[in-house]
Amino acid sequence: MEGAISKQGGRLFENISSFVRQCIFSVLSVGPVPSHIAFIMDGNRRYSKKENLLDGDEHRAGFSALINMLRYCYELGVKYITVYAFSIDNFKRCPGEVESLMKLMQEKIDELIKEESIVNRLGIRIYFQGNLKLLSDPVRSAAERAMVKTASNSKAVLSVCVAYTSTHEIVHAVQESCEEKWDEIRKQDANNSVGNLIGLEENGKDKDEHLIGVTDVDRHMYMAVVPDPDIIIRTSGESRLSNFLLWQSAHCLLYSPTALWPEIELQIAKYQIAACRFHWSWSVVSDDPLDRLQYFVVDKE
Ligand SMILES: CC(C)=CCC/C(C)=C/CC/C(C)=C/COP(=O)(O)OP(=O)(O)O
Repeated sequence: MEGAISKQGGRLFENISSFVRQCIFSVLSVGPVPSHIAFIMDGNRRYSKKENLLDGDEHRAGFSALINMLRYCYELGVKYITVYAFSIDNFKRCPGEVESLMKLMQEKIDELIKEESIVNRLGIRIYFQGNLKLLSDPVRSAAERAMVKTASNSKAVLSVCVAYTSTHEIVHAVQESCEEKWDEIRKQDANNSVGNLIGLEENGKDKDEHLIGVTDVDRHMYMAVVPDPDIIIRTSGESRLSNFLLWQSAHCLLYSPTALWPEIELQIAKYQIAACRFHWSWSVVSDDPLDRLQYFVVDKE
């Protein structure tokens, strides 16, 4: 008898807590859906230690979390998803780890571009961004194959940053911008001595028009194919950017949940995204409280 009562009590408690969770989730889920979320998938090795995984399995678990997050973001209507999969600094890790991570990447890229893969079923286009020349031939070819094979998918975009660091991306974009400007100058002033800026001034032209500006650099960023992120999520409680999207993160929200990246199963993905969306919504909707209220009411309908 006592057992039956405590069982019933337990069930009642479960129902109430599930109802409260649902309410919290509904409150968190109002407001606009971000167009672009970027992820620093941090904490794979810590997870592996915690769960006593075999060497190499830490990033395999990380890849499963990526698929969960991808699926949920797609369901929610987030059009652009970007992940920091391997930085240029990561090449300094022990050779065994770099080799096993590269092998995993090659294997998973090939899996991703199969006809029946989640990427093709959902119509997701994949870009690999970074200094791809630093990758081994098989990994680079797999990345290029993936970009070609998914080029006609148009429902969402997954950008995978590999052999990537933001400072390298910025230097690369500035160099490309300079080269483009020099080409323009050479074309415009074919009769003058090539690239002689003093000569151009003597011809009465505005010197400033030959300087490179923000929009020039912007256009030459690897990430120029997608809009800037609204939110960067770095798991494992770290709140540093670690050379990721420095140029593109000028106005974005950095969110640092304590969960380790491989712990992101579907349910956790749902709650983490809802929580950071809530923070973000309040920062993008007007400062006027009445405007905000109106926005959320309209959005809910
Ligand atoms: C095809 C494809 C997109 C594959 C992605 C595979 C994947 C999940 C890569 C992440 C690698 C990485 C350096 C994670 C950071 O955790 P960490 O190793 O720094 O862990 P720690 O912070 O606990 O040390």
